[in-house]
Amino acid sequence: MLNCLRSPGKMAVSRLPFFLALAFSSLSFVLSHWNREMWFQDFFPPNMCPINAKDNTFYGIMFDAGSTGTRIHIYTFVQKSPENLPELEGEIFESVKPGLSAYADQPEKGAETVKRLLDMAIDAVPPHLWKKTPVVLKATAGLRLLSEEKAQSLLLEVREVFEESPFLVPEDSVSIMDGSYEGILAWITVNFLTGQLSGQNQHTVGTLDLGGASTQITFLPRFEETLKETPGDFLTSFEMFNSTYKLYTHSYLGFGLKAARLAILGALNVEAVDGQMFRSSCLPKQLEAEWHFGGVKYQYGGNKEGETGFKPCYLEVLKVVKGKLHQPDEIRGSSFYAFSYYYDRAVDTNLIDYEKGGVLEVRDFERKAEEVCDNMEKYNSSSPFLCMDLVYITALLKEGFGFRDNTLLQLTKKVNNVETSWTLGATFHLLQSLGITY
Ligand SMILES: Nc1ncnc2c1ncn2[C@@H]1O[C@H](COP(=O)(O)OP(=O)(O)O)[C@@H](O)[C@H]1O
Ligand SMILES: [Ca+2]
Repeated sequence: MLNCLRSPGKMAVSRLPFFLALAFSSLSFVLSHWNREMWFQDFFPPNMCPINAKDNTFYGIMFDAGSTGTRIHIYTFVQKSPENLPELEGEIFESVKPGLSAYADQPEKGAETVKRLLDMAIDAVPPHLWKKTPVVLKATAGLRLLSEEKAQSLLLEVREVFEESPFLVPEDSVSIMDGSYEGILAWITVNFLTGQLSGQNQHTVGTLDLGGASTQITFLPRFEETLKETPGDFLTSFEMFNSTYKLYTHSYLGFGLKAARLAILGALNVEAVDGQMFRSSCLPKQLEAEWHFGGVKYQYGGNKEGETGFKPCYLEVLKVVKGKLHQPDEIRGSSFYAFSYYYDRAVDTNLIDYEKGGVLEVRDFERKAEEVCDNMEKYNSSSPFLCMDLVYITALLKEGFGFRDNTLLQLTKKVNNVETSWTLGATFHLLQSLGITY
């Protein structure tokens, strides 16, 4: 509320204690005069300052168009007093499957799935705030893997849905997100939610995201050595909350869990897959089935005659992982937050609780992989890919990134009821780009 605020010079910019109530105000905010005006004019043009001063809520809508599903995050922020900056009050979250890339040949149908989710925002956001509520969709690896033409038609259809909605549609509101942003924004989310971005003693945590089609690793290097040894394109400076973070981040396209299944089966980037049968020692011997991913149908099965089980499977998986990823020495001894498919597979195999998450060592994934792969018949009620997925996760962590057996992983889905997704970081970034600087 520009004209509900004090004059720019009096803006509160102090570092207040961080409350786990997710207070923006606890973070160090320095707002430049110009930026602040831009920001508040976009959201609350001078003649539209809410009549009721207590009616100080505003919203941000962020879509995550992932390779396996599309999700809407509706964040609510509250400006409790003019001196303090807005607080994140809560999140409404919903998702649909499959993801947009499954509609590569039916872009209108794909956009329809986005529209259905956006209808939720119509109910969630009060009508008088629709025009001030920005809506943005960022697509990740699923769309990165499509042809430019198909990806663009999907994005165009979605853009139309946004234009027809009553919300604020910023420029570039529908796009494919750069992989490095995916890692950085997830890192921002996790470290914001865990209170690591406030105060002087910041002990930030690294993040590991394992999607369907790509995987990200992000951390703040502590040692000069790491900066020296790391290729330039793995390091990105990022400004947020009035600090500049020089992060190590990389997104490996094709290394998401589902893309890895195809790579292990030898089906990734294969031209004609019709009628072809892809076999693996990581699958139950007698299995023969079909699988749809990214709009393509694959036929796959077990090694009917050959070997099956942990050892042969590990060797198979190693071929798609070993020597393919950069291994920063520094991470060997640190602990990381891990989510998405790391979390899902840990839940599926009772390594952690679905609600609470938990702390695991890298070797816990390996032990579970051995147990599942060497007893596939016992696990045939769950996904036929369970053994392959667990072996891939183990190999990715150990042989890919170079983590130690005893590296600790904090498996987390939500912190204080907010999803540990890059979308919150992206919403902060959106608010910043609309004129607010943290
Ligand atoms: N809001 C969310 N919070 C946490 N995990 C999520 C969320 N949305 C999706 N995931 C997880 O992301 C994984 C799927 O990755 P996805 O985003 O579809 O692929 P990609 O990132 O490669 O495009 C699954 O493990 C799913 O549970
Ligand atoms: Ca994702």
